[in-house]
Amino acid sequence: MTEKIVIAVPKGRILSEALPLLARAGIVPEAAFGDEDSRALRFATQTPEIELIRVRAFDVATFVAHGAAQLGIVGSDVLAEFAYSELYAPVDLAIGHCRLSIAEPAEMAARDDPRGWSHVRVATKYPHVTEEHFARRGVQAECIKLNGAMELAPTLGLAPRIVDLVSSGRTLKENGLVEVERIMDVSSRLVVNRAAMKTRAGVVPLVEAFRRAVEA
Ligand SMILES: Nc1ncnc2c1ncn2[C@@H]1O[C@H](COP(=O)(O)OP(=O)(O)OP(=O)(O)O)[C@@H](O)[C@H]1O
Ligand SMILES: O=P(O)(O)OC[C@H]1O[C@H](OP(=O)(O)OP(=O)(O)O)[C@H](O)[C@@H]1O
Repeated sequence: MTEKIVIAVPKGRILSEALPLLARAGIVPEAAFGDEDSRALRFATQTPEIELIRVRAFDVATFVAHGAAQLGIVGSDVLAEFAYSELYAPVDLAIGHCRLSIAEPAEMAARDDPRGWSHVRVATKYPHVTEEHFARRGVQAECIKLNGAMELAPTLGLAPRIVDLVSSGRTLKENGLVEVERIMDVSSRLVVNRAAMKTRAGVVPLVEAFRRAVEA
């Protein structure tokens, strides 16, 4: 029996946007896949040689980079943070649109001048992207790594600034923060394990199916 092609899909907010895209690419998973309450992690599809796994957004890149999954759907924020050389990201899936930005309390922003920064302390889930961004303009960034709820850091004195994803801006607003600088625009990408692309029949046609699904 040939080994199945495994596609890693993030649970959470991208899942609902990914389902119609998967369908347009001809990949129809069993019903439990779209059910956030299901505790299953591996799911069959109507195509016998393709199965899906549902993992955390940051772990999609890890599964695909190590060849445990051959393809995956992952935010460009995650790709920028990890920069895995084993990952090829051939298709912008045009879902999961947001931006990675620097934010700080509104009252601080009113008297702050980013041009005057020489050293900043920042709470973020993205320490590498943050350090690189600041280093490019000669600012040293001291990052406090958090995995969520970055918006709490300024009011609780953990760090005066945060680097986090922003979409509607509602989370920042409800926590008294304002966006002071955009670091990068984010969307989800199809990622492929480079070795699998060369050695596993069926991977390249899937990439083409996703490309057509985005254009449809
Ligand atoms: N507000 C948003 N709008 C649009 N896309 C977003 C938004 N927030 C996150 N994303 C995208 O979705 C991906 C997953 O984000 P999500 O918030 O679901 O992860 P998470 O809840 O932090 O994950 P986990 O619980 O696994 O740590 C991000 O990497 C990003 O590409
Ligand atoms: O600008 P907004 O539309 O408010 O979106 C921004 C929020 O979305 C993401 O978190 P998410 O809601 O995915 O929850 P998380 O804390 O689990 O990452 C991000 O980390 C922000 O907190």
